Order: sequence, then C-alpha cells, then structure tokens
Amino acid sequence: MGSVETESMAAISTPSLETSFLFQKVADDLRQQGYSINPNALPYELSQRLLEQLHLMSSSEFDTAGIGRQQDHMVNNFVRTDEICWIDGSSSAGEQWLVWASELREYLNSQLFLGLFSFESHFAHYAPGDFYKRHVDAFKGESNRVLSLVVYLNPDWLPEDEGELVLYKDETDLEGTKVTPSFGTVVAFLSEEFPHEVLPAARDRYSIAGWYRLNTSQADRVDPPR
Ligand SMILES: O=C(O)CCC(=O)C(=O)O
Ligand SMILES: [Fe+2]
Repeated sequence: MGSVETESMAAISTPSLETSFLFQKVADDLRQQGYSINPNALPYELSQRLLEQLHLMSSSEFDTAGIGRQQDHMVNNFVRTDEICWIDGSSSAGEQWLVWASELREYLNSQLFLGLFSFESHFAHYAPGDFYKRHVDAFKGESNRVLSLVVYLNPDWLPEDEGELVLYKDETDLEGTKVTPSFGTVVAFLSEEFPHEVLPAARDRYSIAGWYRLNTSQADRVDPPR
C-alpha cells in the first residue's frame, strides 16, 4: 500500500514523458528562434479540467481587460476588448495548471538559465468580434516579464472561426505567423521580442495567457506595460 501511494505522489510531481518532450521542444525552440508553437500539446486531462472550470465560471467572474500598469489600469476598447479572470489556484483545475506552469519554469531555468522566478496568468474570453491589437507584452528595461505563455481551450476550432494569434518576428515584420487557437495548443515567446495580436473570431474564444517574471523589486503587475 505504502509504495502505491508513493508512486501516485511521484506521478503528480514528475512530468510525464509526453510533457518532458514538450518541455524539451519549448526549450529548443526558444534557444533557436525565441518562440515555440505546439498544437495539441497541453496534457489532455489538464486541458479538459481547465475547460470544465471555464464552464463552471459565470461571466461575472470575468473583468474587462485593461492596459497599463495595475495602479493606472485603464480599459481601452481601441486596443483590446476581451475579458479576463486571474488564476489564483483556488480551484483544483487552476492549481493543476499552476503546478504544470511551474514544472515548465523549472525545466526552462535548468536548460536556458532564464532566471524565471514567478508566474501570473489569467483566463481570457474573447466574444465574437473581440480583438487585441498588435502589442508587446513587455518593453525592454521597463518590465520583468520575460516569457509569455498562451494556451487555447477551444475544441473543434475551424479555419472559418478565425481569431488567430498573429506572432510577428520583430517590429518590422508585417506578415507574421498565424496560430489557430485550437484546444491544447501551447505557445511560448520572449515577451520583449515578439509583437503579436489577436484577430477577431466568429465564435467565443477561450485561452489562458501567462507571464514568467524575473525576481526584481518591480514586481507590480503589468498588463501589458503600456
Ligand atoms: O490570446 C492570445 O492569443 C494572446 C493574448 C495576448 O496577447 C495577451 O493577453 O497579452
Ligand atoms: Fe500579449
């Protein structure tokens, strides 16, 4: 009995083989190109639990997303029109997500020496027609956001549903790479390097966006910086 319990504990705290492959691919991609796009990559059980959690949440738990530092948080419908709910680990799905994100943090720190220290994340809901205009998640020297992480929770997303994330390789790139917000897709990119935008979708679009930060005194929440 004792050993069975030990094994099940180990299963919770040790990433599965599939997850280890994903973590390694994210690390390799970040090293080579600064971003990583992985369809159908979030562990299925975790994706399902997060989706169930979303279904349980009422729309009153979401707040209109803002821009600017938290103390001068401003709703700006020209820049973004989505609504968000921060994940604090009070639900078991949220807790499981935070454990997974912290395993990824430890793996990336061991491989890339990024010095990622903390993580913050929120559910986001884009109603049909909602968007988030081209932006960067952090400005050089102004923020301690280092790595952005986005996962999508939309089963059966079709090309005509649109709502892609467009990731631009630098400030001059106007074409970008389109990412379909399909269930379980995991995207990571260096927060200061890659401008990106969310195109309007034809149906409700759900995601989690998160940021790994350095341990600096400037630990106030940035959403995004400006
Ligand atoms: O949902 C996405 O595809 C990206 C969201 C985003 O860029 C953000 O919340 O900063
Ligand atoms: Fe962003």
